[in-house]
Amino acid sequence: AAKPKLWYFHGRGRMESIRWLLAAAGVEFEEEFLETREQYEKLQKDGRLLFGQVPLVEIDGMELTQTRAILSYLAAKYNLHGKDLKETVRIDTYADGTLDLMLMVALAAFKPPEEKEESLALAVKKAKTRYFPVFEKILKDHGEDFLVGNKFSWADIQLLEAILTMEELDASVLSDFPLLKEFKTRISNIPTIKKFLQPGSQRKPPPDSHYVEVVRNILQF
Ligand SMILES: CCCCC[C@H]1O[C@@H](O)C[C@@H]1SC[C@H](NC(=O)CC[C@H](N)C(=O)O)C(=O)NCC(=O)O
Repeated sequence: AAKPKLWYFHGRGRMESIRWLLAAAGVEFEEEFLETREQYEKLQKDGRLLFGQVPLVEIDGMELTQTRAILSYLAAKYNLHGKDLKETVRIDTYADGTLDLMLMVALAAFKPPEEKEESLALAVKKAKTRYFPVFEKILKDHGEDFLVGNKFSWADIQLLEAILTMEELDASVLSDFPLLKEFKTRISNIPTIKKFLQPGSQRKPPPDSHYVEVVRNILQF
C-alpha cells in the first residue's frame, strides 16, 4: 500500500503528534512541506481541505483533515486505541489532555516575545500542577507499565511527547514525578520510538522564528 502522505509546514505545530503516532507504530510516511501561500491556496482550490485547514493526511484512499480525527483513525488502525470502548474513552481522554497542553506550547511561538515567555511559563506551570500530577497518579493507581490496560497505546505516545516537549522548556519539570521519570525511560526505549528520537528522523525541532515567519506568511495572519 502507498505510504501515508502528510501535508503541513516544516515544523511541529498540530502535525507533530501524527508524526509521533505513525513513527511509534513503525509506519513509514511521506511529507509535503508547505513553504508558500500558493501551495496552501492550491490545496484549498482543489477542495482538499474540508474546512480550509491543515494538517492534511492522505491515507487509505482518503484525504483526512482535523488533527484529532486523524489521530483517532490512526490509533484504531494500528491497534493503539484500546481493547474496548471503556479503554478507548480513557485513551482519548488522556490524549486530549496532552493535546491541550501541547497546543498551548505550539501557539506560544506566535506571540510577541514577552507574551511568549509568559505563555510558555504558564504551560510549564500547567504541566506541573494540572497534567503531570494526574498522570503520576494514574501510573501509581494503575500499577502497570502503560497508562491503559497493560498495553502500549496512543495515550502513552502522547504522554511521552508531552514530557519531552515540557523538558525542552524546563529540564527539571519531572523532579516531583518519579513514576513519570520511569515511564519516560521505559517508553523512550521502545524500538520504534527510540529510532524516532535519534537524529535524522522525521521528528521536527521546536518552532523557531523562521518557522513562525513562514507559517504567518502562508496563513497571512
Ligand atoms: C507551532 C505552530 C503551531 C501553531 C500554528 C498552528 O496552530 C494554528 O493556530 C495555526 C497553525 S495550524 C494551521 C491551521 N490549522 C488549524 O487551525 C486546524 C485546526 C483543526 N481543528 C485541527 O485540529 O486540525 C490552519 O490551517 N489555519 C488556516 C485557517 O484556519 O484559515
